[in-house]
Amino acid sequence: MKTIETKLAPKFTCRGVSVHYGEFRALHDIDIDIADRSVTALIGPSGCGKSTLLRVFNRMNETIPDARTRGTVLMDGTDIYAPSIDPVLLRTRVGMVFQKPAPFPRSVYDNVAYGPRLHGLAQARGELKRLVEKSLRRAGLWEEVKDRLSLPAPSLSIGQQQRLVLARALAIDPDVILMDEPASSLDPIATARLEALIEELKKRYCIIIVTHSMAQAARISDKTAFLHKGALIEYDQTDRIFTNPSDTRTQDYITGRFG
Ligand SMILES: Nc1ncnc2c1ncn2[C@@H]1O[C@H](COP(=O)(O)OP(=O)(O)OP(=O)(O)O)[C@@H](O)[C@H]1O
Repeated sequence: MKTIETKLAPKFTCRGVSVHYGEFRALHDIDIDIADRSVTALIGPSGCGKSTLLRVFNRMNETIPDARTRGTVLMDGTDIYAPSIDPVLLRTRVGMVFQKPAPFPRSVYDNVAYGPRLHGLAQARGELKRLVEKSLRRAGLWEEVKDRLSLPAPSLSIGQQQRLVLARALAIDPDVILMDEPASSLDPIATARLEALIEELKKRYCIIIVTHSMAQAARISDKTAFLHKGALIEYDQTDRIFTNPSDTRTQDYITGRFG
């Protein structure tokens, strides 16, 4: 009988990934496969290497003086650390949303149009307008700002600014969205909105999110990776990790007993 392959190839395959900052080894020997169209949460105690691992996926660690990344990172089977890969172009495929929303001190429109203009993604003005609208819609912000596109972006609420920077990332048509504690400066309502949005976005994108909130990881992620002192201790379906962690360090961390 013919076998039907139902398993999708991973979006990212990391093998033996280590990151050093000078002499300090922040991540060691990480092997991880990340699925497309899913949410992967990176959790673990402060300083365990979550943000460092997140930055591995778009080579952002290279922007840090003294940082060195070793190992293999394949995205759709291509080695993203190969000399032929331009990290700036890579970052158009792998967008990033940071902890604190930091829109440019320009209009709402110009914030979203920035990436497409820089990378020549929309030639005609009408095309650019449509792309800005599409990105703002996808980020769940269009209805709130459609009559105020010339408003300075910093005058939006923090929750709106976070969705604006998400729209800015979406405007360059990435495959992957990296999020570093995107809800840490949001109130519960803005957090719930962002989580609903992530649930929607994962139908199209590979989303990797660093979070300190166990409840958030449990709510939104399909898989969870638990890091400890730069090592990947456990990586599995989120419901399994939260109901039956196989490592006592994971268990202590998710139950708040971590010392
Ligand atoms: N630019 C840097 N230079 C030197 N060391 C760094 C740098 N960035 C991070 N580190 C160190 O690498 C380790 C991992 O840092 P990282 O920010 O990845 O951890 P994290 O798990 O995201 O922490 P947190 O939850 O507190 O944000 C930490 O010990 C940190 O001090």
